Amino acid sequence: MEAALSSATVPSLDRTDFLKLQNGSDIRGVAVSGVEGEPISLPEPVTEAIAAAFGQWLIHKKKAESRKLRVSVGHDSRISAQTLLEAVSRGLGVSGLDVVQFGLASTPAMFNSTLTEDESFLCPADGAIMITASHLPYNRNGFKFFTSDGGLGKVDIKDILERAADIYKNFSDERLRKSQGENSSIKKVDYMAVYTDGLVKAVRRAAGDLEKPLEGFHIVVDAGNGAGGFFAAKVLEPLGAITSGSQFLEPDGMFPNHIPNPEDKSAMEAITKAVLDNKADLGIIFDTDVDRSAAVDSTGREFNRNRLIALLSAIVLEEHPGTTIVTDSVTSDGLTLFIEKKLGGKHLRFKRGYKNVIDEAIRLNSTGEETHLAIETSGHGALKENHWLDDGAYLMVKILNKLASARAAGKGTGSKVLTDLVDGLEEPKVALELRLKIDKNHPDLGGKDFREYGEKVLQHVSNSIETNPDLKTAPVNFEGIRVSGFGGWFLLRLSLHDPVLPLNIEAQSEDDAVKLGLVVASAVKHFNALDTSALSKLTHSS
Ligand SMILES: O=P(O)(O)OC[C@H]1O[C@H](O)[C@H](O)[C@@H](O)[C@@H]1O
Repeated sequence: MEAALSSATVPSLDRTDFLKLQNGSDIRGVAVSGVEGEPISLPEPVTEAIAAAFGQWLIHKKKAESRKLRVSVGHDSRISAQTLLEAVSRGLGVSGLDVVQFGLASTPAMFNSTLTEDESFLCPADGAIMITASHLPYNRNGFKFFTSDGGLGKVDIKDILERAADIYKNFSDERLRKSQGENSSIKKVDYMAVYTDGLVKAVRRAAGDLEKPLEGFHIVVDAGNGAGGFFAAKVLEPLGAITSGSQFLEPDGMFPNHIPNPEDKSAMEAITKAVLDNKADLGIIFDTDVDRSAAVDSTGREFNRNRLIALLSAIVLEEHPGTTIVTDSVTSDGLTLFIEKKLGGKHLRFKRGYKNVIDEAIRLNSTGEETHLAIETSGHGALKENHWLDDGAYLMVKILNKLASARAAGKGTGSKVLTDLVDGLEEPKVALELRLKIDKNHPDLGGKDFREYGEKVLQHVSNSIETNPDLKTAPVNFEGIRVSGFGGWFLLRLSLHDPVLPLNIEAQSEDDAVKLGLVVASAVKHFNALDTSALSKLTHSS
């Protein structure tokens, strides 16, 4: 197949429009029209330019003028996937790269394709692109990029968007558009077969090379109609597990059942119900592109957020005693106690953002501090043994290994072995997150960036805490302000992407949560650009 650019009209866009598409280390935009107030920001020509820019960036990075590079491209279940896949393929062709299309795939599988050595699957790919907007609504879409060094970071994404804006300018020249991409090939392979085979082998290996180490286990999967449906038939069943009662495995980009997001309450309720209704041993749930996951035990107890981290920490610290577990900033005090006192490890509570957490773990290892797990409460988790790739499916493989080896050791079936591992984890009675919006257009911002305003709020809260004898600022903290008091704590910080100050509160009672809320409410009351209605609702609830 030959790549030729689309004949879609090229709307006039400049560099700022392109830079707006950056969302941390991802690119995100609106790909489907029809939602009021959300015009399309990722039309085909823009997508072509972004893919062409990635191609240029990759050639530069690999210093590969003499060798033809190939890029693997996959997508999740979104309704815009096919259109964007074709546009990405054309764009890569513009930069003279060969394209290997994987079809429906998971984000971690895309990274994996840059590591796999198997020419029959056209691997390793020099670079990979995943078309996804994770758990966002159906009209959005976006891109994640990988090389064998891992996912691209913020600096590289900005570089790509700047290159894309320049390339885009030339797209209005019809001649140029027609003459490009003629020498590139587009091929299709079923890479997910290689990837899932790797997961199956990992569990078999951990169980002493048993062919069906999960025989007798009943495990239900909820893929939320995202890309994770493969896990039931391609991973669990070959390992011998029964998967009846699994739900929402079929890809459907309108996500008709629930948001595929283990952080979402209704999603967790759906998988819990499936476990209980089917009397299953375990439930597993993925986000849309399978880089995040969570589980539910046979009694309906959720392994997500702090509990998922506790479970994985217990597994990893058995294998690597005393090492450091790196997490995001909103993890609980109970988790620190559990990791340090019960498990004998070290807890580094770093910043929010999976890339931040992973990069910190890699940095720690390079300084000689051993760490094997970087994990967020969002369900993003990466292991050193798995190339620091945040892979929701691999996290679940670690849990399955535990089930399989317990059974092989004659310790019976069921998920009790997992539940026992988190025994002793202290959990707060109340845990909440309020997201306080900053009105970017409010006169108090004086036309300046909302981040500057947010920093001012944080500084003010910090000053006001110093004089309060009931409160103590956390001695080590990497973002925002974390304060202990009234038997709990709060963390107020700037969102990674949005004009929002997320406020996390954990306490042993509603009353104590309200007391912590009142501390923040009183400190921010003169900041008129901050929407404190959620806070008022909390503080008036008592
Ligand atoms: O800072 P926030 O707005 O709470 O968002 C933070 C979250 O943003 C994205 O979803 C990232 O994928 C997560 O890794 C991160 O935790």
